[in-house]
This record gives sequence, C-alpha cells and structure tokens, in this order.
Amino acid sequence: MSSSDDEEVPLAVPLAAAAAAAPAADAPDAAQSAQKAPAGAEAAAAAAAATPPAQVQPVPVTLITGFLGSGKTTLVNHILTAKHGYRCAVLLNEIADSADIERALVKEPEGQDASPLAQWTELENGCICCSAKNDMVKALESLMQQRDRFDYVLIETTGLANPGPVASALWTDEQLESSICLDCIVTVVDARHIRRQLADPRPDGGVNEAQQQVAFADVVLLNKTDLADEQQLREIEGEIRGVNAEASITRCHRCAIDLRLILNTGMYSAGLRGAAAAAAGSGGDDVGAAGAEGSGAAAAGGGAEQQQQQQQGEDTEHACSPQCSNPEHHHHHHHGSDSDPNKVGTVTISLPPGQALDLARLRHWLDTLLWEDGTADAADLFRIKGLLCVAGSIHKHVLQGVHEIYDVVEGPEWRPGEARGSKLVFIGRRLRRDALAAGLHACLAPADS
Ligand SMILES: Nc1nc2c(ncn2[C@@H]2O[C@H](COP(=O)(O)OP(=O)(O)OP(=O)(O)O)[C@@H](O)[C@H]2O)c(=O)[nH]1
Repeated sequence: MSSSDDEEVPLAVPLAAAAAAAPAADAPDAAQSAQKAPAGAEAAAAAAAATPPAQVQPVPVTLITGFLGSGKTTLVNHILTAKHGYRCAVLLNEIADSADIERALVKEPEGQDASPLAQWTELENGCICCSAKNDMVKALESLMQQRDRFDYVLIETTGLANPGPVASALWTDEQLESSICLDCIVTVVDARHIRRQLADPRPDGGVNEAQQQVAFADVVLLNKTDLADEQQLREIEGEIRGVNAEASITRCHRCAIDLRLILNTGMYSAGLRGAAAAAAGSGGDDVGAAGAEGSGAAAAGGGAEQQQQQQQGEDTEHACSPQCSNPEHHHHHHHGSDSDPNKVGTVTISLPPGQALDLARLRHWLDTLLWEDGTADAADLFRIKGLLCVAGSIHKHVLQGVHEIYDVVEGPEWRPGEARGSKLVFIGRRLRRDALAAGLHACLAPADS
C-alpha cells in the first residue's frame, strides 16, 4: 500500500509555496505565546524551502466532535480561514459507527484504493483537507508521511460517533503515538437542541451520543447562542456541567471563538495549558485537569489558583438527570450518582497538600480500576484527568485518561509556596465515589517517603 504515492494523493500545489505566500503577519499570538507552538507559517516555509524540518515535536491534534448540525463544519471553516499561523490538515471522519475503525484496520478489501486519503483539497490559506471515509487511523498514518506539509491536525468526527475510540486510537496506534499528540477534545453543542439530545433515551438504556460527546470534552462550545435566551443558556450550561463538571464551556455564535481555546492547548502534555488558558482568559488552571466547575464561560474570571485551593480536601460529585435544569445543582451538591447510577456524571477527589501519591501504586491501581476490578466498568469510565503531587518529585504530574488508556506525564516544578495537593476527576456513569476515594487513598506514599 503506497499511501504516499503522489498519484493517489494529489496535491495541486506544493504547500510550502502556499505557506510562503502567506504573509508572516499571519503568525498570531497563539503561536507566539504557546511554549510548544509549532513553527509559524514563515519559519515553516523557510524550513520547507531548505530542508525538511527535523522531526522533533509531535504534531498536535484537536479532535472536534458534536451532534449532527451542531456546527462542527462551521468551526473547521473558522479555523481554516482564521489567522493563527498553523498549517492545518483536516481529517473528516465520516464513519457512522466508530467501531468501524477497528474493523477497517483488520480487513481492508483487496483491490480497493489503498490510500484512505480520498481527496486532498488545497485551501486558500495553505491548509490541506482530506476525507477519510473508512479508516481514520490509516488516514492519519499516511497523512503523517507528509508531515512537513502541515503543523497541526484537526479531526472532525461524524455527528453520531462516540469520540472515545478515535481519541484513544491516537494513543494506542504504534506508528502514530510518537508522531502526533492529542491536544484537545472539543465538543460543539447546538443551543437549540442539546437539551433534547442529552435527554433522548437509547433503546438499550445506554449513554446516548450527545452525553458521550459532552463527557469526553475538554472544551464545550455552546454554539448557536442566537437561538436561545440567557435563561436557556444558563440551564444548558448547568446540564453540561452535570455531565462533565471539568470541561470549560464557551458560548459562541457560528463558532467564532478565540482559537487559543482549542489549538495547541497542551492539555495532555502538562504545564502548557497555563500559558494558553491565561492568554485566552478562559479561567483555566495549570492543567486542563484542574479547572473545576468554575472554568466555564459563565463562571470565568475567578482565579483558578484560588479556586483550586478552595477545593483542596473537598470531594465533589456531579450527576444530574438531563432534565435537571437548576445550575445550582451542579456546583456544590452531592447530587447522587450513587442513587442514580446510570446518569453520566463527574466525581472529583482531592487530596490535601502533604499527601503525596506513590506513582507506582497509582499506576497499579489505575490498571486494575480500568481493566479488572469493576470499581468502575472501563466502558463506563469515559475520562480521567488529574493533577498529581507525586512523592519524591518536585514536579507536578498530569494524568489524562480516555477510556481505558491513560498516561501520567511530568509537568513543571511546583512553584515556591504553592499548595501541593492532588486532584483527580472521573467522568462516567455508575461511578462509585467511595470506592474511588478508597482506592486513591491506598495509593498514598508512606508518610516517611
Ligand atoms: N443560527 C445559527 N446557525 C448556525 C450557527 N452555527 C452554525 N449554524 C448553522 O447550522 C447548520 C449546521 O452547521 P454545520 O457547521 O454544518 O454543522 P455540523 O455539525 O458540521 O453538521 P453535520 O456535518 O451534519 O454533523 C448550518 O446551516 C450552519 O450555517 C449559529 O451560531 N447560529
């Protein structure tokens, strides 16, 4: 399979030329302020003109999900026309059932065009676009063979897809894992329809797609604000927090957002989020894991640091029914995932400063939690995020989990005087807070370490 075959992957014009044509002034704040920003258009064009850029940094990937008609394409178009300095490759994942991803990997029909990159279209600002109808992972792999042509990847999933398998595939595919890095999962919701979509029961009693998409989100874009009034928007925000208390929520019209919210956030790589979030004024914390219920647009402006301190040692739980419209319910109350175990909700467990975690024990516990012990069925645990104080380390650690895959990475050093607490967030259904808390406490390092 020659997926890099130029005949199968036609590129009308070398993208380096397109990038060179883009004015250097296009390089925006986002590229300049983010510590791990890929080269801006100017530098990339210069590099491409001389030698291929050294393959040092993995290419960040933003995953865009959302219900049918919520505004995903509108967002992609905004990204492709806005000035942010990235050359984006866009992958449209048009699979109705994302389980097909795995199947497509296994059996690829003989004689069929081996390249999943069905079409490449050059866009005005030098971006490229391809359509992967059958096999997202394979499409990404062949995309990566042309990695000198772009420095950012957007994946737009179909409106009916559970984004979980796509997100975790980015971590598990051997070829991909070193060349790309998941940066952010964005879920676009339609202000007019999201409440009905969240409440829509599935015949099998399972979690519907809208709930899954909200549960997986790092960032929720509450789009089509022109179609709802203030009261309705507040109610929607409350419901979204009821499912996912950790995602930031940004209201928008036609997805016209500050792209620093969703591009190169560094949320999965520890320590970079602070700069990006602060720059965007989103009220985020040092890591995506740590900005709790106040990080949404409605509550933005509060000092995340202060907020986190207030939460030290305090366990919270969020799980409202989709019908629950009282935003107050989603902030402070222990609102019953135990009593209503089938609703998707968020369980947050904090450890006060002075209680450092033993990393080996934590990993062992997460392994058993996700794969064995039934504390939370892995299929019901959508996301795990955490800011960790690890025994014997002067560095913060960041935990990110999507489905049964998780990763702990070392972040920046704790600042002098900073409260070295830990906070873990579990998003899923049938979560048993007591069992999770007990399991986590068993991972504490012995007091003398
Ligand atoms: N009123 C209103 N319409 C919007 C807004 N944003 C997008 N739309 C419209 O909503 C429709 C759907 O937007 P798309 O961007 O195509 O949504 P999508 O999520 O890509 O849709 P699918 O590909 O069907 O999943 C289009 O007609 C848009 O013009 C908004 O903020 N307000």
